[in-house]
Amino acid sequence: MPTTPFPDSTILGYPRIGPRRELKRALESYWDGRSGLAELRATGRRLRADTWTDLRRRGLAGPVSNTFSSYDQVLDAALALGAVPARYVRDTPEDTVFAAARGADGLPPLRMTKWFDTNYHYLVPEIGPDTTFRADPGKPVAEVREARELGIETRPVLLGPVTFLLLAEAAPGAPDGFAPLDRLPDVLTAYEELLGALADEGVAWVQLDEPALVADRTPAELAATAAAYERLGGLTRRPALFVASYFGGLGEALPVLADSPVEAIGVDLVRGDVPEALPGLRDKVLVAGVVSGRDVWRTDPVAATALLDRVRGIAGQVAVATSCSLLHVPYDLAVEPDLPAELTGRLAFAAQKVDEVVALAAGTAGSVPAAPTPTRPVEPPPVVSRAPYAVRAAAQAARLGLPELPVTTIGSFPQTAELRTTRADLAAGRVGAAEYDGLIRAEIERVVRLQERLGVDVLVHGEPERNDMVQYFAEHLDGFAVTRHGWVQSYGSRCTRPPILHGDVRRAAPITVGWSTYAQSLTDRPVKGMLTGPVTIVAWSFVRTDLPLPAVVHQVADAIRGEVADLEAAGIGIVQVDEPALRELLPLRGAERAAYLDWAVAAYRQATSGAGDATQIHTHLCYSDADEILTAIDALDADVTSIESARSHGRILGEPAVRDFARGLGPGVYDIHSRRVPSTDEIVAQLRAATTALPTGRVWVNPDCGLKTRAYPEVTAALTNLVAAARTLRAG
Ligand SMILES: CN1c2c(nc(N)[nH]c2=O)NC[C@@H]1CNc1ccc(C(=O)N[C@@H](CCC(=O)N[C@@H](CCC(=O)N[C@@H](CCC(=O)O)C(=O)O)C(=O)O)C(=O)O)cc1
Ligand SMILES: N[C@@H](CCS)C(=O)O
Ligand SMILES: [Zn+2]
Repeated sequence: MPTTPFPDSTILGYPRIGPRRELKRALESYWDGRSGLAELRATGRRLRADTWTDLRRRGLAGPVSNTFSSYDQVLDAALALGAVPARYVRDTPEDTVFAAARGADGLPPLRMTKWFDTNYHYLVPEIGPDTTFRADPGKPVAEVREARELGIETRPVLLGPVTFLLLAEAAPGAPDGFAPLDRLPDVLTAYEELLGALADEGVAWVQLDEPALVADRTPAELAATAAAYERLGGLTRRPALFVASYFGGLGEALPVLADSPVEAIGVDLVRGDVPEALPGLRDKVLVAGVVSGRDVWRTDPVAATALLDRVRGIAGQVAVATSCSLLHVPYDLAVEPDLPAELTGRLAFAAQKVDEVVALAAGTAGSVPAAPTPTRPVEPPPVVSRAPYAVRAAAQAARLGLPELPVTTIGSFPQTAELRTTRADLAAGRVGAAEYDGLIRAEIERVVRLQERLGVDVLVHGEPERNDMVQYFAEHLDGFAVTRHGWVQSYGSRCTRPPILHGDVRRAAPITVGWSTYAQSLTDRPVKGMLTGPVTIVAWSFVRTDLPLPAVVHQVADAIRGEVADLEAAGIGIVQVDEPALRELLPLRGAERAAYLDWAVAAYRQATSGAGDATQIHTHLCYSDADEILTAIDALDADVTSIESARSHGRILGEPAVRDFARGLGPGVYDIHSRRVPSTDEIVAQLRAATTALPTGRVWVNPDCGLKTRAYPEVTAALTNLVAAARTLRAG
């Protein structure tokens, strides 16, 4: 076994989209046919080189490789194992990845879902009893060599075998009872080959990421973990193994890893507890994640040093590290001159977090300014209920007079290049506010007329004024700061700039009322007001940590409650309060879930329960497996819930909790993640399934999610078919 010591300072991963989203632009240019593969590869190479040289300049002892990805690290893992379904395989690795991630030649892409409790999305590998595994070490080996050309020795990162299989889903046609983890022995053979190739390359340490071990695991899964690392550890030709866990504590998986032959174990000391002193840890390296990779706050050096001192007593060697990859934070605070100075002093982005790791390892970390004291009430009010649903439903039916199977959309219409460019011009002062407002009004009118022409029943204004469904609200609420370049990858080439919730949240003035009432003034049909819910706003922001999350979310809920009241007072009869992140924040450990759902549901109800009986409250959820939280969704007490369903092939309709759902439900019938336009017949079939599972009077007709990432031709075609399908069913 190599005896190279583990470096005393390291990170588990780094952002890869580029400090100015260079990879995003290169990808989109390649996809649009404006540039070739050579340019795309050159951009990736440049970004990797810049990252490695910057990490060296900052004095980090343990830089990593194979954390770059041209789309997603889970899909890269499937490629490295030769396990990408054959239908997607193309001539180059990149084209194979893009076919699987985005669909190609009429094929729908792999399913995409949330990476644990983050706002990053991965592609779900499909593994069946017949999947063949063939190791392809090309990418990790190439990255190791590239870094060496710069004189930098790296630790390649691979997704671990247990997490890979636990994140995978059974391939279509797999027999009942088959689970991807059944294929562990075959996958391990491929891992053995990967490790062998890296050993041949002279790599001293390999990082195997096993975040799935911080969730509740069955005895069989723990036994599989033990068997996996017994086997990989027993190889004679391999680098030293560092198994990284993150996003929580290892719990019952800790003794499994401690008893295994791996040389290093990574623990998240920000979200997890200090590990117990197990005999198996005494001769291992403990990689102590004391610098949070999940937020933008500076690390308290006193607390971090105390943690490091505690773990020094239980392990053979302790290395200082980030709690997880820095993928989830922006690149560099130094390019944010507009942030208030008193806030900047409390912040650290990826570059600054690397500096913190280095300083903690050297014992030279300085002090951190304290957060200001809260000035707003931090105690949520008691949960209030609206009138019984039957009373509300009668009042709403009388007011709205909607047909059976009402057709609506989720809110956003395509964000055209003109909108995005003009918004960038507005920010840069090249365009004035009046000109920008004129463009938004024209876009709203276009969206309203289009929906009228297509025969949509409940209209939306299209959200053209929003850069993002969370950032837009943050820009209009006190207590938030927004960044200029703080992009964080959400999936593929798509990024968001999570706002920073650093103070007491207050709504100084109405935010959306002007745009919604303008849209309503253009039409006799009802226009839905469109708000983002409090749980989603906090989930997709970097939130202050001096207050508990339930207290912070209550301040946000209070602001949204005010906006609902103002929309209602302005005559808007339907208000949608989106909570797509409700599932995402669900704790990874079952024991913590009930408490979370209690405060999350209470926050939603605080935001919406002021609405009168005749005001119809909608909510919307997407991007995740809502089946697990159907009871909580019911408890939101919204009059209508739209939910992702097309992408998961209507699976949700089979859930008993859906059939018991007493209010309006819109299972999505158009997968907006795909450029593919569903035919009328397909939508009719999905609606028949919905009206078989639920009383027809409760079913709404809508897409899976907003249309902002799509283009007008496909949206127009899909909505035409949606309306035609609803009419077919109404005609019997
Ligand atoms: C529903 N989803 C969302 C999540 N999280 C959010 N915070 N918001 C969400 O909507 N999580 C789950 C999903 C994830 N889905 C998406 C979907 C789409 C995007 C996306 O399209 N992001 C855009 C960036 C959007 C944005 O803020 N744009 C700004 C900046 C405009 C801009 O960049 N201008 C250019 C010039 C014009 C140009 O070339 O386009 C410039 O400044 O250089 C804006 O519109 O004002 C993306 O492009 O990635 C993200 C997550
Ligand atoms: N109203 C938002 C929800 C996205 S989850 C939209 O339509 O884009
Ligand atoms: Zn959505």
